[in-house]
Amino acid sequence: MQALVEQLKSAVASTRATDIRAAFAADGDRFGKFSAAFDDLLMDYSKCAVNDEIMALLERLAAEGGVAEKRDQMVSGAPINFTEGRSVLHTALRNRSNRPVMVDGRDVMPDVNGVLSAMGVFADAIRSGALRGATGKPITDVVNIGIGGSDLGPVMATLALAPFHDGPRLHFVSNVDGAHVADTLKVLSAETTLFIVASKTFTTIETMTNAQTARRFIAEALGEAAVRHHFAAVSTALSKVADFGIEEDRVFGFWDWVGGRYSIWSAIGLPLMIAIGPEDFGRFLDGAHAMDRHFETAPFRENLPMLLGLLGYYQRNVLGYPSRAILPYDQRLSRFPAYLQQLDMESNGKSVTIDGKPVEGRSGPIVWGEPGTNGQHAFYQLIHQGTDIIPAEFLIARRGFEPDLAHQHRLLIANCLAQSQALLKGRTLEEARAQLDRQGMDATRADHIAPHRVFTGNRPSITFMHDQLTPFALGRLIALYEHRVFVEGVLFRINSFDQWGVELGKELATGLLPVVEGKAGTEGLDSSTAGLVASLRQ
Ligand SMILES: O=P(O)(O)OC[C@H]1O[C@H](O)[C@H](O)[C@@H](O)[C@@H]1O
Repeated sequence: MQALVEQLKSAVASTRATDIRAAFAADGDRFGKFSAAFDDLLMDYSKCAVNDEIMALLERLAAEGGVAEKRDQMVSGAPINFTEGRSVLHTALRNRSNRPVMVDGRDVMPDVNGVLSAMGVFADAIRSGALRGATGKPITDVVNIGIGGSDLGPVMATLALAPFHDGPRLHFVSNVDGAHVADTLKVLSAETTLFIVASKTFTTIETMTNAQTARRFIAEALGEAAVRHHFAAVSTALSKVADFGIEEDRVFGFWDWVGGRYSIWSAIGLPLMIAIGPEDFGRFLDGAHAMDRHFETAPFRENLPMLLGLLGYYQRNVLGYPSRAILPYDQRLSRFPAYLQQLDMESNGKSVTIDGKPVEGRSGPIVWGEPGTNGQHAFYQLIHQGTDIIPAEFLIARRGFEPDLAHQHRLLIANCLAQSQALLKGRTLEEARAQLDRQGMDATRADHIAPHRVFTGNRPSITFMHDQLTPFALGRLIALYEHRVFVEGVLFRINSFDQWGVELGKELATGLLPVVEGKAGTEGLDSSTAGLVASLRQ
């Protein structure tokens, strides 16, 4: 593979691939060649530094890296998360075809479908008002207590699907900072609030601490006996849930072959289902399943996750770009960049290959972003004129949900297209100078100012366009990015499915708590940490 990476580097130099502007000038049909569509979802990557030679090399890279083989292993239940000895089967959670998926010789689909229908019954009971609080009042507010994968997916998707939200109000508490739970509880009435404690392991300190605070909130307002009416749980650790005192018929399980950051499709999606209803939640799963089938069957140049993964790998490891910006032109996708940050950075932020050797070259990039147009007035400056090249990924819907405000949607679209166009075109010194001349600036000052108004251009971007952000479209979009992360992980030759990098901080926090509480001394600590503790005690 390394030889191919070197070949790609020389192809970039010999074909001057990074002069994207020149490539557009030379080929009137560049968009036709370097775009692909899956139903209404269009992916335009013509504004990336690619050409036929590079695409052919990337296709070879995918083949040599064994991406298709690894994909088939993943979806068929092979334990590809070998550091934890687990299968990786988020695709089974949305396997709407119901074809059997075997783990340890057993089809997991009956369990998957069983939990899904139990979730549906519970969600419907809350939504209809049949399931009530301890004092007989219907539930008006649902609070999800979880963090990381047990929080980001439900938060992101609930915001994204606001036009479909016809269930009770949803709230999300994640941070161990008491401010989070306190501010949330302040506006809630115990009688009409249901808490969902969401934790794959049911040991995460933030979630367990917030759950205890919520438990006290109910017990103090309504008495200890009321607690069971106001709690439900989602976890793989069913015995730990029982210890917390949550009734069995309000516990929704999932399995160790579902990674936290891939768990929105499992019972972790319960808050979303309560918000939008089981039918729309089903459509959300359908969208992801459609993308799974596409990933498994579409040829390379039509395969969106393959293309996105290969382009991501190329931009990181061949062109050496350090980060990527996720820029949804959709206010309801405001948490999508944060969601992708966990998905991508927790999956591919690794330095050791599957053989236990240091990664050659680079692994996953820094992923960040905010919705447009807001970002335009904040950090886009650096994307346009900074010293790093940051590939941008734009996302826009052809239609919004506000027919009365269609003119605002058109303005949103124009801004989205203008940004990718500006990144591509840039502005030369001559153009900048001519513009200042036209404005009547005197020649000496214009010479002085013009360089500051130069944009190099040739900055890469990908634009995704879909019809509308429906549950189906959101499911499809998330699955697209999951598979892109998978493809890149295979090419980086890492295990994308563990997260040992988050452990050390947790262990140290446990050790530091007694020190912070003043029950243990600072002996043996580095002088910085000891100094910070001393400052705390002043
Ligand atoms: O769902 P839980 O077991 O509570 O885990 C919540 C989160 O915490 C961990 O530290 C991991 O880094 C995440 O991948 C996980 O999603």
